[in-house]
Amino acid sequence: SDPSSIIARFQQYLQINTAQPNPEYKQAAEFIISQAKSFSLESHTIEFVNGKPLILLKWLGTNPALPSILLNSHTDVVPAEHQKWTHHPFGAHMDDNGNIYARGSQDMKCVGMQYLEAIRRLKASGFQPLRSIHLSFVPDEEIGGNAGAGTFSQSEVFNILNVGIVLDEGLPSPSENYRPFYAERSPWWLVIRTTGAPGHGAKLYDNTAMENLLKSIETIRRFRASQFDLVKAGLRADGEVVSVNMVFLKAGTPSPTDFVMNLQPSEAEAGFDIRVPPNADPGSLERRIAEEWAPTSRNMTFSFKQKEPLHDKFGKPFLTATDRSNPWWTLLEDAVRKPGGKLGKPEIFPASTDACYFREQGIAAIGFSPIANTPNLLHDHNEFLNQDEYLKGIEIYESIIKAFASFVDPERDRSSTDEL
Ligand SMILES: CSCC[C@H](NC=O)C(=O)O
Ligand SMILES: [Zn+2]
Ligand SMILES: [Zn+2]
Repeated sequence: SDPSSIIARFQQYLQINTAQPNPEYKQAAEFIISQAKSFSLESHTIEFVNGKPLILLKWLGTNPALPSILLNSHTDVVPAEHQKWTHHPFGAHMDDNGNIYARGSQDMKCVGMQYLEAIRRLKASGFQPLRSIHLSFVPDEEIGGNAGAGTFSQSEVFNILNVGIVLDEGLPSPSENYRPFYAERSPWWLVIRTTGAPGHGAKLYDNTAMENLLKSIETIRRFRASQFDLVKAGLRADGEVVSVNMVFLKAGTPSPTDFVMNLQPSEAEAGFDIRVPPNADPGSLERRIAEEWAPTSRNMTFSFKQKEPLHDKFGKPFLTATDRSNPWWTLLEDAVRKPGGKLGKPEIFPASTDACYFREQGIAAIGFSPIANTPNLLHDHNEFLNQDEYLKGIEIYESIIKAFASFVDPERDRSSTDEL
């Protein structure tokens, strides 16, 4: 397949508007299935939730009893403010530099299509995988993944696949080094509320709801600054500190036009997106919230809209090893290097992805998007990917898939391969 038809297929996928909250999942599913058919990959569609298809593709290995490989990607994208883009976010326009502009060009339709293109080429070259290779195209990652990877990872369908290693999305790198991820921070979405004494807007008195809330906001901001300072000083990476960002504020007494100006309200609340690294002590953060951010002494209460655990029930954090103990990691390092790729140090993903669901099942999962020399524009305006970077990524996946699918684990697979 020549580069221009490879790029045309990428553009076709990008042009399907799978933006939340109303993704064109049916069109995306039809497109993926037709791609799979064009090079004879078996496909299944599963709807754990009606109207939200998960597409599962399979390339059978010569020894399907060995743990298999799962290449995961999500089909949905976040919304885009069309007017604020230089090119239409679902036009997939390529400019004179070869940059392709589209929502999903980095997050993560690129990866899904690169998997397919790599497999198309490996098949054409006559390569035979020893291990079976599965591809999952999952819905709803951008809204938490419950209807997609969440349910899938706990299903019998998944269990039967006997997955040994999952690849999922990473982040673009502005340098020449690709960025691999071995864990991610847990989202804690906190709402704090307070009540206070109402009164005349002209009166100075203690214990108003606004004062109570503002004191918390000041405390939270100091904590935010302390964490951010560690990053700014180069002492910690983005994923290694607790981030806190205020995402809404709700207070005031409504009037028909806007707000009553001379009345101090009796209630106020604020919301915070908090991300907690896997090595943090959740108990100490919980105490900080209860004692300093929402103390009962200021009439405050708090609740979580989302609170992902940091560990399993044995206290083990959800991490994928990146040393000799994990042969997939070593294979990835070598396979990226082979076609000339460079791999940076493994990092903790600052936000969250579907990879957490697979790690929760105790399965090794590596977040990796082969996007170097590119600004990180995930969820931003004018998201783009250069065509050469995209094509290079296909070579990288060819090398990784080849290495993973051929891997014989001397510790685990001896007896099972001897039987062949
Ligand atoms: C807690 S579900 C939200 C998942 C979302 N993932 C990508 O941006 C995120 O905010 O990290
Ligand atoms: Zn994503
Ligand atoms: Zn995203």
